[in-house]
Amino acid sequence: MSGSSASLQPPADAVKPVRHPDAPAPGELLGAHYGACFGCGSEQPHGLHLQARAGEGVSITAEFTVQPAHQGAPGLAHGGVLATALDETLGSLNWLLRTIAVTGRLETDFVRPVPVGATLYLEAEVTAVAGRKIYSTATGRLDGPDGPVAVRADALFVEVKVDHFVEHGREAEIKAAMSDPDQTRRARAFEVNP
Ligand SMILES: CCCCCCCCCCCCCC(=O)SCCNC(=O)CCNC(=O)[C@H](O)C(C)(C)COP(=O)(O)OP(=O)(O)OC[C@H]1O[C@@H](n2cnc3c(N)ncnc32)[C@H](O)[C@@H]1OP(=O)(O)O
Repeated sequence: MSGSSASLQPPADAVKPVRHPDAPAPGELLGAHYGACFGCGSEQPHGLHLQARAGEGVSITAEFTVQPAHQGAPGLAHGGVLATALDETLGSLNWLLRTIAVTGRLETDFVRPVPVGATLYLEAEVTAVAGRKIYSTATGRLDGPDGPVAVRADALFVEVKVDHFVEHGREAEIKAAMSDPDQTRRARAFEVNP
């Protein structure tokens, strides 16, 4: 594992994460939490279209195939795009806790170059919870779920209220998302309990 900074070490009073009783069953696809999300939404032509699946406990697996629009160097994925894939996968974990949370800190190791056309096999889990702070870790592998690690990350998500989005998001998008007729998607975007 990478040597993450002190602020990503859970404090002594941290507890193990508890999977919400209504969390999707292991193996179930989560679907996009927001159609326009750059990480998982289907309405972003150049987005990652990342597909996350619930795992056992508080864990997630996800896949993302690098497209030509995701290049940094010729034929290789941009590091920021790979960080997005990790961030999105880690963010999906919060749905298993039924907690609304945003990324406070994301520390990423880029271990191997990731070519265009490659599929990144991601897995992530919550390792600890301390009050509003959710500690989690993720890896992205090449050539299959057991292939070599290409990227990894440790993160701290901070629980927020719905007001976080209402106060800071642009009004037009907030209004549209709030009135999304897809109840589950709306709940994933804005509510703890659908
Ligand atoms: C249901 C699911 C819903 C999903 C909704 C859709 C979104 C998800 C989609 C997924 C998309 C992908 C995900 C995305 O892209 S999420 C988008 C990217 N992230 C953001 O935009 C977040 C921007 N930041 C903030 O809004 C605030 O800074 C937050 C809310 C994070 C904290 O400000 P707030 O005023 O509220 O709290 P606080 O400052 O008292 O801090 C509280 C505690 O946390 C600790 N701390 C804070 N920051 C850091 C740090 N950097 N390193 C280490 N520690 C940090 C802090 O020391 C304190 O600890 P303690 O003193 O208590 O011990």
